[in-house]
Amino acid sequence: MGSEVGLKQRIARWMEDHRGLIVVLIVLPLSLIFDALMQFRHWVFRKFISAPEKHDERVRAIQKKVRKWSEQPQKDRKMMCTARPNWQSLSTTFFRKDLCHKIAIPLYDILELKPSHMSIRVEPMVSVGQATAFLVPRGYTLAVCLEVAEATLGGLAMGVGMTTYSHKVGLYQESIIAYEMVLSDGSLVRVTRDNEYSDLYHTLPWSHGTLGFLVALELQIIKIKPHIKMEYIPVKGKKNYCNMMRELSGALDKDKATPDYLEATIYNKEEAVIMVGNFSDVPPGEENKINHLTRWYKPWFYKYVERFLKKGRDYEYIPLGDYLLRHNRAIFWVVETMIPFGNNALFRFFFGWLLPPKIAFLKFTTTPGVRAMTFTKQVFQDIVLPMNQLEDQIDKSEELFDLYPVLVYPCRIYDHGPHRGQLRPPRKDQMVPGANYGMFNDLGVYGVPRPVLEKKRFDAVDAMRKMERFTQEVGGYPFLYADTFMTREEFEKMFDLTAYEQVRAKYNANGAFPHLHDKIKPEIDVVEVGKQYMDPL
Ligand SMILES: Cc1cc2nc3c(=O)[nH]c(=O)nc-3n(C[C@H](O)[C@H](O)[C@H](O)COP(=O)(O)OP(=O)(O)OC[C@H]3O[C@@H](n4cnc5c(N)ncnc54)[C@H](O)[C@@H]3O)c2cc1C
Ligand SMILES: NC(=O)C1=CN([C@@H]2O[C@H](COP(=O)(O)OP(=O)(O)OC[C@H]3O[C@@H](n4cnc5c(N)ncnc54)[C@H](OP(=O)(O)O)[C@@H]3O)[C@@H](O)[C@H]2O)C=CC1
Ligand SMILES: CC(C)=CCC[C@@H](C)[C@H]1CC[C@@]2(C)C3=C(CC[C@]12C)[C@@]1(C)CC[C@H](O)C(C)(C)[C@@H]1CC3
Repeated sequence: MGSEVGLKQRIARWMEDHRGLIVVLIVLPLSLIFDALMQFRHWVFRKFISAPEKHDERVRAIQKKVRKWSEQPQKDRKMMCTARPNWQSLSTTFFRKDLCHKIAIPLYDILELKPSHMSIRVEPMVSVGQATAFLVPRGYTLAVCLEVAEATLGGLAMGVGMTTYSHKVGLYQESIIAYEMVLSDGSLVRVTRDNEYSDLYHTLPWSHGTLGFLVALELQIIKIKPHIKMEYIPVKGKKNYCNMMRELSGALDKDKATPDYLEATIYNKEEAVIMVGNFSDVPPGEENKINHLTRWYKPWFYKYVERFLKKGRDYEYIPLGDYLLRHNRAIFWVVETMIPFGNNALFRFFFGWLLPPKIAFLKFTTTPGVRAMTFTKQVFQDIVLPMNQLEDQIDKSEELFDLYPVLVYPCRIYDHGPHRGQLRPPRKDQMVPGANYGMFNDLGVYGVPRPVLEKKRFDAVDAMRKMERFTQEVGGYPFLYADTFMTREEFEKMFDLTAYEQVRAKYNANGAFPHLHDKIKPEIDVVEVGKQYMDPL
């Protein structure tokens, strides 16, 4: 018995030490086959099933299913969720869809481009990749177009989205002109900021499908130029790079002209590279400064950017498609934890085209053991925090996780008035002077905390709960696709559920859809699993 446990541990240790090799020899080839099958499936759908003109008919079929559900006796009814399999979604939690009544939302089409309104009407399952491939050749992009091609426009609308353009327009929800929703009684409503459903308009973001089914949405688009002139600014000293981010994002002065795209990657407490991108044409004679940085043999983007810390300030022109997908090949810096030698030049040259593994494939193959291991030994968090406390965020992240790089995207958070949505109006000291928004930022923490790397004891639950406490105290919010560890009381202290509860009662969502907290909390007993994996292997 003892030797069996010893053997198991030795195998586990061996696999951990050689995980790069295992990923390259097994995971990547399988992911490639998986991707080819998905692409074929996609092609079949596009060729034979795609039919924007059938939108109304498809929505009527969904309404019929919901009506049928609502006519069942209450005691026989399970609460509803979409039938999209969990492994296809981007959340790290595995919500128990098997306990729900699943309603298929087979809506994958782009419905209408409206250049005169600078908007696009889409069905909810359209992916960011699909929308970008459609819009960019026509000279547009989504106002908030995040870098993860696999995310769906509907999933982002019911959750939360942000990107490096958000310091200009705010979260993804601010770029939504209208939601078309099927409510729990099967009725179809069009929801806008100012119509009779404005209460729904403000509570649908961050609701995670707990108020109704989304069947279409109209989104704001922006005009583009084919290239981004990207300036890389290395900055030494925490105070200096924090100040520069506040200044560049317009956090100090609402009338200051801001760059089109802005982000910072922090490599250690005292060193960061700030990236300032502007739509641009390439001036004659500067063609040699064009960088197609998503090509398979090119260095991973964050590694490439790190070089500017030594090289000094520089600029180049990046084709827009490459810019939007700059973090794709290394999934920000997540792939490094799977393939530590993945950025080696030889590896890139011969195998770079195998990257990145499909997120859906990684989720598809996540066994309960892997799930428990990743959530206790890795961190995947995006947290919206006030930018006037950027220094404290970095200190807190280092104190709890000691993990770099850390990502910073600035983002406006608008004051829509008290108790309108799940986010509270920013506090007075967080507001940009004279504006109706505060400047916040996404703090992206992805990877393996240093204690785990050094094979020391690490209490993931305790660290995350401390991070949540800090977030609540400064008036921030974690993205709810990631694991959260708050109790219902703590959750309600962080998010303002006043309007959400009213809307749930008014539109009969209680009993029809799970409560937000039940939908996003981890599906496993975090404390128990946490204890089990706290010690190094
Ligand atoms: C009509 C229809 C019905 C469908 N039905 C189903 C179904 O029932 N069930 C199901 O599971 N799936 C279904 N799908 C497939 C589902 O939509 C795909 O899984 C999803 O669309 C994958 O996106 P993609 O292949 O377009 O993305 P990708 O292959 O990632 O992207 C497509 C193209 O866009 C480019 N691109 C991607 N992202 C960006 C970016 N950010 N910037 C610039 N360029 C970018 C890529 O380089 C690529 O050329 C359906 C699809 C359609 C069209
Ligand atoms: N930079 C960014 O902005 C990033 C954001 N994210 C997050 O990823 C998620 C998006 O990923 P994606 O895989 O596309 O979405 P998901 O499938 O994860 O959906 C997100 C939530 O929206 C609900 N939802 C999806 N479609 C509908 C619909 N038609 N009607 C009602 N509810 C719906 C889902 O409910 P159900 O469980 O019932 O399907 C789920 O709770 C968001 O939560 C977003 O915050 C992730 C990465 C980056
Ligand atoms: C605001 C911004 C820039 C957001 C970017 C978020 C990405 C880095 C996140 C979104 C989904 C995400 C958490 C994911 C993962 C990595 C980080 C991702 C890609 C992975 C692939 C890590 C490995 C995990 O076992 C698992 C497969 C569950 C997840 C899936 C989602």
